[in-house]
Amino acid sequence: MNTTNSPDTPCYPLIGISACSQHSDGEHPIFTFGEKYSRAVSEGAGGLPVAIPALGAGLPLQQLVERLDGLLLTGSPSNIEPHHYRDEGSEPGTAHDPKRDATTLPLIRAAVAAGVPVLGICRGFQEMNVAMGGTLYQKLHTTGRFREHREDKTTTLDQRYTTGHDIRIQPGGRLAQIWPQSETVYVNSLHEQGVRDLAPGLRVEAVAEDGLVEAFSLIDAPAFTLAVQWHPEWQWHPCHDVGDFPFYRALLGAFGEACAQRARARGVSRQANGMASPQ
Ligand SMILES: N[C@@H](CCC(=O)NCCCC(=O)O)C(=O)O
Repeated sequence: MNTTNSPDTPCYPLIGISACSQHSDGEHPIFTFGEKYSRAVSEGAGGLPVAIPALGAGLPLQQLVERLDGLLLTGSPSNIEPHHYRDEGSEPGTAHDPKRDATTLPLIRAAVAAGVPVLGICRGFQEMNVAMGGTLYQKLHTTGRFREHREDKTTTLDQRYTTGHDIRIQPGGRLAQIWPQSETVYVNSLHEQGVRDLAPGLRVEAVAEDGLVEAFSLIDAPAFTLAVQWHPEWQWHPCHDVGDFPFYRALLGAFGEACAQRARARGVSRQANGMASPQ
């Protein structure tokens, strides 16, 4: 990213990154996301990353989405509370993050309606389905219908984020446009939950060999709206020599281009109103 300011400095799209709610030192409530997500936004999508704290109803959503050029929904070990998709309670001890749910679910609906490009990753993928009215399997491995989609926690981080399974990209969709090179692609897999019923208005973009939905888009969304169950942001993990994943780069690149388009459009309309272009 060019960090100098001159009249020729490009206008980087402002991309919000959803944060989780946690406690630092067990006492202070904090909002967090991994550095790899920030780098995926700045280096992969060419955007200016900004944190979206999990403030729930305390966030003026309409004002927020009007300022954003993109929204990246991160992964998280925590699971969406099942009442959001009309299911019974989860097993005792399941990690949840009600503050994040209260933020991301309405934020997704507001962003889609405002034409903000959205990319959902893993928990973010599941949030997009739930926000639009879909449901989840709480534990894929207990259904007897699917292969193992969880990571092997006894292996190294590199192994966990490079081991997975093939997906099949559906012809004619958004993902096939982004990645026309091959219909089958190998992706990582680190989740226990998955799509049960796809929300109305969503289109399957990729499936695993066992039939599980691995990617979807919104059919009538005014802007780029894609969600993936795997972790393309691994490409930008700062602490590891992760190698090169052209498929992951292509995904973030396409998202970044959609965000840049929105930034340009917002700049044009500001000039038309006699306002300065966004910096
Ligand atoms: N908890 C959900 C979603 C899994 C997920 O998003 N994992 C991410 C792990 C941390 C990271 O890489 O950001 C499930 O288990 O299905």
